[in-house]
Amino acid sequence: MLAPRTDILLVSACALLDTDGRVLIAKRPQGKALAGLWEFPGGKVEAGETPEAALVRELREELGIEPCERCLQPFAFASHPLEDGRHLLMPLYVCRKWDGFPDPREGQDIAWVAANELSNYPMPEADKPLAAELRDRWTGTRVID
Ligand SMILES: Nc1nc2c([nH]c(=O)n2[C@@H]2O[C@H](COP(=O)(O)OP(=O)(O)OP(=O)(O)O)[C@@H](O)[C@H]2O)c(=O)[nH]1
Repeated sequence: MLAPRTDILLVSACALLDTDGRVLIAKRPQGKALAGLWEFPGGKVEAGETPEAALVRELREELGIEPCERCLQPFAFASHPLEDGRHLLMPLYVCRKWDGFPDPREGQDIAWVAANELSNYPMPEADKPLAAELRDRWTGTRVID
């Protein structure tokens, strides 16, 4: 028997890292699913887009910054069931270089958080293993290119 069909929601997300190893997270605004939780900037990959192109577009729209695609370093991914029956597949990239100054364009709060303090910020279930990976990889690390 065939397994029931599952629709995959493909979302690209990014851990922007500053030179002190802090990560930018954004609070989901009221009125949206998972409102009030902190997440990595990003969004849905639209038809015909690569995950990287979608992320460049979302970072521009949400934060007014311009990363270059080759600065997006694949880091980890989340694979998590959503409440509406779909399944979230979310590659997380790390980005340490971009043009511009992150400025919330959609009314969202943002915070720069040390990787080992991410657990103090409530995040969607899918993000928790990613935050733990970031903590393990970046805690106490001063990033020098
Ligand atoms: N951008 C982002 N989305 C996440 C994260 N974790 C997580 O579960 N998601 C889920 O991935 C989906 C991202 O969609 P989105 O942000 O583009 O869309 P949205 O729900 O704001 O709705 P919209 O289509 O009106 O913009 C949402 O279901 C969101 O809850 C994360 O860290 N970053």
